[in-house]
Amino acid sequence: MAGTAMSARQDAQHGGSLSSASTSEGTSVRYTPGPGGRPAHSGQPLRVGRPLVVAIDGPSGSGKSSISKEVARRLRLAYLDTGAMYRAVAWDCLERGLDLADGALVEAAARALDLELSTSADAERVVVRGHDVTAAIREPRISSAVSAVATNLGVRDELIRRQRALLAAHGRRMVVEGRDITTVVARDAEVRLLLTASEEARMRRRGAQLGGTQTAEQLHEQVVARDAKDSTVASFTQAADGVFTVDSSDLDFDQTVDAVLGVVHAAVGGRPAGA
Ligand SMILES: Nc1ncnc2c1ncn2[C@@H]1O[C@H](COP(=O)(O)OP(=O)(O)OP(=O)(O)O)[C@@H](O)[C@H]1O
Ligand SMILES: Nc1ccn([C@@H]2O[C@H](COP(=O)(O)O)[C@@H](O)[C@H]2O)c(=O)n1
Repeated sequence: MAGTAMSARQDAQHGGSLSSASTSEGTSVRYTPGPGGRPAHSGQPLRVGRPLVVAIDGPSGSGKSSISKEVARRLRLAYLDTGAMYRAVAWDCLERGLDLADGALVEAAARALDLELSTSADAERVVVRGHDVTAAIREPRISSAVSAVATNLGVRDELIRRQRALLAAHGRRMVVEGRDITTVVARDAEVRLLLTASEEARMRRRGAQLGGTQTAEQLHEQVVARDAKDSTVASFTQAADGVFTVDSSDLDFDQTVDAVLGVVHAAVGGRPAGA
């Protein structure tokens, strides 16, 4: 990835700027909005006819799903929410009354899972054994149970296999987000990015997303405690070698999309289709 090319780069047409700082901990990207807050990147297809995998990892509530969807729309790429796959396995196990501590049983459930998942950023749809579970898998009870499933290495093996098959089926033109995409699922992605935000910002955003229905303790459980459990099997708090970091704590939604698009452009050359 062309990380160094990004250093103190000013977008000539629009004015937003990205600068990068490389330390022994990786490359962090700092984004400064253009005059009047105008976005630097409206987004257009890139590398048409060639692979373009944008791999995005990050902790809970950092904005992976919402930002990835918007980036996929702008670049006209497919979109894969790998967390939805782990949530679907958790839903299936709970629905069937399986003991989540029974590793062999949970792995078998994942391998046999009849799962239909939309790969369009505009159509969220998750169907398990014919049941539409799109909304059900987002419920706090699933957020609380999902780490027990995701820390099962047999489950991970099966879901990683399915994720790679989906990438191949889309000609490797996809934004893929989760916890182990930059480090395991798509280590060879054209663009690899860690999206972070402070714990405070992430809990605040998740609280607002759930309509203020959760107590501070519940939010802590669903965001911070879940990250701690998930960290035992995936590395998403520090960027791996060659992975850019975007910290969205002080950026609003549009600025974060713009910053991520800036990283994509810098990494793959930035020539839009037909340019
Ligand atoms: N930069 C931002 N500024 C303000 N709100 C944001 C920003 N990025 C995301 N959000 C909002 O924060 C909430 C959480 O984002 P999102 O669900 O995308 O996080 P996530 O990383 O996918 O979380 P999880 O891994 O727990 O599913 C959403 O309501 C989203 O719209
Ligand atoms: N690549 C991934 C993605 C997700 N997980 C696990 O799924 C849970 C739900 O993910 P969300 O992004 O929808 O919050 C998450 O807490 C992890 O347990 C994973 O392990 N690897």
